[in-house]
Amino acid sequence: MVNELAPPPLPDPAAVSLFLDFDGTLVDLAPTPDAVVVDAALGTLLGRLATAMPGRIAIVSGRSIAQLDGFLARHLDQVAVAGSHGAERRTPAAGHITPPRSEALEAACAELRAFADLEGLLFEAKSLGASLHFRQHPEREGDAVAMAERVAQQYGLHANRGKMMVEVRLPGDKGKAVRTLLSDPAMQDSIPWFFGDDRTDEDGFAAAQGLGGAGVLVDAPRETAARYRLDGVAALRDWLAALADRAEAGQSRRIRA
Ligand SMILES: O=P(O)(O)OC[C@H]1O[C@H](O[C@H]2O[C@H](CO)[C@@H](O)[C@H](O)[C@H]2O)[C@H](O)[C@@H](O)[C@@H]1O
Repeated sequence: MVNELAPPPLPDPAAVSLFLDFDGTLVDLAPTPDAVVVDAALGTLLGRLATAMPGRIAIVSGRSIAQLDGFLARHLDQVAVAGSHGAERRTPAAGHITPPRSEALEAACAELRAFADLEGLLFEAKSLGASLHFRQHPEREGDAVAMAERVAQQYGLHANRGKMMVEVRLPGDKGKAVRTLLSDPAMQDSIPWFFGDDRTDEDGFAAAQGLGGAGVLVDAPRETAARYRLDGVAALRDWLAALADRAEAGQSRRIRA
């Protein structure tokens, strides 16, 4: 039995920063990582938010920044990005800050790729890690997780599970990503709100709430640290559009005054 959570009220858009997970939060999940669809409406929505809340919109994802660029391209021009669970980040002010790929990471990814080829699993290469996806072979979950945990331990890396996948990567978590991005001049006096669907988003919820903000689960009810809940991607996009309306109205009032 899990507690039902209320939908989030609309905060004052001039006071908050938004930290948005990507897969399962801004876009619906797809059968494979490359099959995700970014529609024009999402680009328009991100553009409206970035203009009306300048410097205070961030995407915080397990994807690499290179992958997010591939999906969102110019829509990220004025958006801060923490990729690879915060191991890399990019802001309009500071540029792209990323550690190099280590020999250990190369070796770990090579082992995971060989395992995926042998077992018929989908291998996803990322800038600072790799994922084994078992959405098409749920019966292989145990083997994939055991392999990822062994490889992570052998090479001093981090393993975590996601939705129908397990990944091995450099350390980092979305809570640290929120705290780091919040030190950016555009965000430093704002209240963080974090939106996500997956278990790695729990660190983001906890960080945002620890800093006086809110966590919003974008998924069916489950055990979570989040204070609020929205049903899924469509409900979040409606909520963000309402916040953009309010932010734009506030900007117009300030211009007229
Ligand atoms: O932190 P996120 O932005 O939510 O990224 C988490 C992982 O998302 C991707 O995998 C998930 O989405 C795929 C496409 O919808 C889906 O096929 C897969 O089953 C999901 O686990 C991505 O491929 C991973 O690299 C991210 O870590």
